[in-house]
Amino acid sequence: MSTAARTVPAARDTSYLSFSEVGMSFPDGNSAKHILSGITLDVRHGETVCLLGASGSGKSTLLNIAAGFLTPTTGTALAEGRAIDGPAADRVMVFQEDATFPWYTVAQNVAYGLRARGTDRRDREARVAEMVELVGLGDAAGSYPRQLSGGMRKRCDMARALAVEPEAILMDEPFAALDVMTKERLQVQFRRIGLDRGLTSLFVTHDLEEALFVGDRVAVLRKGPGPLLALVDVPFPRDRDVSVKTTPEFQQLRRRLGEYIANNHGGPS
Ligand SMILES: Nc1ncnc2c1ncn2[C@@H]1O[C@H](COP(=O)(O)OP(=O)(O)OP(=O)(O)O)[C@@H](O)[C@H]1O
Repeated sequence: MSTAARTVPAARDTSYLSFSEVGMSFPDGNSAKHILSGITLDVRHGETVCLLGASGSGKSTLLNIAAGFLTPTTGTALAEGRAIDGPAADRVMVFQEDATFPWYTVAQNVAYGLRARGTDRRDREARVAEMVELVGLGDAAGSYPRQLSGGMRKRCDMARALAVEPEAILMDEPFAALDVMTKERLQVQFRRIGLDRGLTSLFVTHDLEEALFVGDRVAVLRKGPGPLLALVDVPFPRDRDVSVKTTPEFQQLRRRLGEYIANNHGGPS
């Protein structure tokens, strides 16, 4: 590992998010479509939990419950020990689709949330400068989104989300539309920023390698309502290097996750 000399604290033992027996059904004509049922999962302060599962297994639904955009039909969803009853500034979402405003520069986009909450100009400018540097967009602060690559726009989204100093970042397949190399660079950057800032994250992805690289744990959702198929501890160092992806342990775990999803039955969770 090239960065092995760094000391990275373990995720704390306390939970930021707690889902307990969460179920979610949507109205479907005269009946109901049951998507989630009996989901129990804690996301500890400072850790990244990835959500994997077949298409339609309810990954985005669970993320939307964490964000406060949806209320579970059954069970409880808590953030910092309190029932989630709507969106809150300490939980921000990053989507797959571009969320940059085309008429604002990178710096103005990053400043958006700070302006909305009335942060004064000096603090705002300092925070924006720090965030654009953090995501490696220092040279592009004055550029408009149309002048940026897809990967740069995604970094702008991340900087905007992080600028308001949330406790948690909720990622909905954020890198899915990017090419392989860009995606890998952003995974590395996301992981580094998360560790450096002690960020808590729930991260939805379809990509098994991405889940194992960015996650401290991986929760696999069942297709058809029911408890998690599996909850896997990722056994690699917290401060990991992309070279971990080529190790036999990584590939073996990747295969195991793939089998859980393909067969829709998991291991011990
Ligand atoms: N607001 C809603 N009203 C009705 N049905 C919904 C609503 N939101 C989600 N669903 C349904 O719930 C199911 C799960 O959707 P969800 O997007 O959570 O799954 P997912 O695992 O994230 O899927 P994918 O991997 O394809 O993005 C889908 O069948 C979807 O149509």
